[in-house]
Amino acid sequence: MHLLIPAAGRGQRMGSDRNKLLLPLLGKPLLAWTLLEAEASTEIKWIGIVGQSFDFPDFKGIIEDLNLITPIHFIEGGNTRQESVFNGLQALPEEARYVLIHDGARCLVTRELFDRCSEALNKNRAVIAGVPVKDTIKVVDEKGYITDTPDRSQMWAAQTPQGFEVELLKWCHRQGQVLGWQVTDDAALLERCQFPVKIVEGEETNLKLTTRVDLAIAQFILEQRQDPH
Ligand SMILES: Nc1ccn([C@@H]2O[C@H](COP(=O)(O)OP(=O)(O)OP(=O)(O)O)[C@@H](O)[C@H]2O)c(=O)n1
Ligand SMILES: C[C@](O)(CO)[C@H](O)COP(=O)(O)O
Repeated sequence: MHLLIPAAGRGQRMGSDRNKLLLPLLGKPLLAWTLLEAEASTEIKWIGIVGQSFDFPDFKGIIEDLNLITPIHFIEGGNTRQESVFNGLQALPEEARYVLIHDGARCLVTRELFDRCSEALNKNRAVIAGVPVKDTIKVVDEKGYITDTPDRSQMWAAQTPQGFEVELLKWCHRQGQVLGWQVTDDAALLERCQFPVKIVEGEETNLKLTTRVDLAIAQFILEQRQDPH
């Protein structure tokens, strides 16, 4: 399985002066935690990190410190996550038939979740990790008034990994470019192209580290994992 890691963001909501994936978490950069789980998965054999070129020296230092075996390639990201993934897709080796896209910011992902999503691609052309939402979701208009309350039993929070047949995802990304779609996850492109996307059970702990609060929560989760008692 080929893995693309979007890692070209700027961490604005984190209030970071650098790529938030370089911030420390229990002594390792966020990106390191993601890479260690990808390395430990049984299915991932190739990793492409999609980043800003000015971050590549730091990324290379992280990788050297981890002594990883899985081959890792660096790909220039874009101005949006969507563009970064598009660039990553163009850089995949010819033989790549399926790909997992996983946010570097979701550094609490487990090797089991990587493998569960990989295995789901044996029976589906597109899958995403997700978890049922716990809050009641409200649709709110531009004036701040609630316009709808969707049935919570049908509401899921999309996570990554998101996995796809490579040619299908490339086609949908090109459609998105032609039609000017701006989406926040890759599954949305397939949905708009009317292709089915299967939900795979995600992990409650697989949060996307977006704000400083998320860093504190992530530290707690990792400490619990390292010393459950
Ligand atoms: N142009 C971009 C923007 C985001 N990402 C990546 O997409 C993932 C999810 O994005 P997000 O959590 O929004 O990260 P940032 O864009 O860095 O955060 P912010 O929006 O707060 O700046 C992250 O791993 C981020 O590095 C990317 O590869 N290319
Ligand atoms: C892809 C994603 O993680 C699914 O929940 C999310 O959409 C990324 O959003 P971001 O604004 O790029 O962090």
